Amino acid sequence: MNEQITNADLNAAHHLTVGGVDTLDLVQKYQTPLYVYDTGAIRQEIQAFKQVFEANDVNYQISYASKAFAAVAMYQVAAQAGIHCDVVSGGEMYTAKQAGFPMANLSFHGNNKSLTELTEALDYGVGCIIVDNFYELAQLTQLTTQREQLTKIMLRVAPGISAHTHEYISTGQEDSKFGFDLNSHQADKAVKQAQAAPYLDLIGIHCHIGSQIFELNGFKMIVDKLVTLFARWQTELGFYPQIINVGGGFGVKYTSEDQPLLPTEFVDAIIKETIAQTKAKHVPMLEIWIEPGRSLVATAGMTLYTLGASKEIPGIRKYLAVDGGMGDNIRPALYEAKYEAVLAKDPTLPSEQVASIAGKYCESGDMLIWDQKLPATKPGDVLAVLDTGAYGYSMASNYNRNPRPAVVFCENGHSQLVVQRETYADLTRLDIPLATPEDVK
Ligand SMILES: Cc1ncc(COP(=O)(O)O)c(C=O)c1O
Ligand SMILES: N[C@@H](CCCC[NH3+])C(=O)O
Repeated sequence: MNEQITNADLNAAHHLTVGGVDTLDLVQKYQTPLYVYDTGAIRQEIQAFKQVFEANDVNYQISYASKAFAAVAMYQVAAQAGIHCDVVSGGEMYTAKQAGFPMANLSFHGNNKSLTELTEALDYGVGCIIVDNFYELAQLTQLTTQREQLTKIMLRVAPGISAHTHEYISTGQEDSKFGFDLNSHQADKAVKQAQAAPYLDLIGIHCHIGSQIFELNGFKMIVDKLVTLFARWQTELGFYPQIINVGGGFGVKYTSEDQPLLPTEFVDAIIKETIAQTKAKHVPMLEIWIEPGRSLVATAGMTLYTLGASKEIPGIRKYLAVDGGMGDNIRPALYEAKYEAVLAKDPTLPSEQVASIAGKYCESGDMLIWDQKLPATKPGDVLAVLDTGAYGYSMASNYNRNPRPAVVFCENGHSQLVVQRETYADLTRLDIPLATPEDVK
């Protein structure tokens, strides 16, 4: 049996379950492709992070990076858990607002926030704006001064530290579009400008080195680098940041080969390093913020598909096609991300074939999984691709005019539809036919 699955995930009929709900029942009720989440698992991940902070008795904030999975119901889960969220667009901000999420607990990120988005953030009373560059700093200074609205900000810095991860999801290196460069002292200049702005309250410094990180070292290095910087700023600029925000990026287990650290191990190391470095460098102890995205939702989610066509090329490969693909999970095509799948009707069945799981999109690169061992399969069987809870739905597209799947939350044996399946009508809802139909030849 796949090592991501335990007996607790199976019911008496050996069907795969999620949050105590039979996945085959979910398919009957909501059809495929379908994103399903074990909501209890999300809550547990949040608790696990909280507990390490509590155990270390430090001031902290967990800000869920909602780009990993943003939907009204998810912001509600975050609100119920009492954590903050970060948003990276007017759309995410609006969704959080619609969810009734407390706007004071939102942080707003982005390397090119529009004036409209910044104005929306001020209108909503967003708790903190994480300023990325001089252009934004100037705009926000002007806006907050015009409105006489005191606004909390952090500055995002690029620490010049590369995370060992796929280059597309590495963000902390010097050559990055994100944040004020430290090495060329752009950050010093930004601090001075922020301090001079009458309505900006600079509460902390942010950095994020990348995503799907498996090592502690990068986090220790950013703490070290930032606290060193804070010590210099204290004396040179009289600036005492209250918050060190180390971003997210905590790696998760997608396949049996991945051996991530526990989220708690990351956080424990960050806390210990912050305590040690602040003491050593005579910096007042800082409030520690983290921004986990993937690690809160990835393994809590899976995607259910129905198997259809298959193709066997003798001596080469067997393809099994599902009714979704790169439109609902772009990660394999974009990052060569690896996933594993199980047969929902009985994940304990012995392997009888090696097959590659193809999507239905018009691209050769639309492959979800290469060469996986599977039991015997037939068209109509339900395949569960595991651990798709992060950056699956949130990066979904209507490529080939395929409607996006529904999202269902499952907990304590109950399921609830939280995002409806798109319909064909949704696909043409925004289209405007030619004004002069006779022009259509
Ligand atoms: C600024 C920032 N914070 C947090 C995250 C969340 O990262 P992850 O989903 O890897 O935890 C990201 C995405 O990489 C990010 O850009
Ligand atoms: N979308 C990426 C990570 C997000 C990077 C955001 N800064 C992924 O699926 O792995």
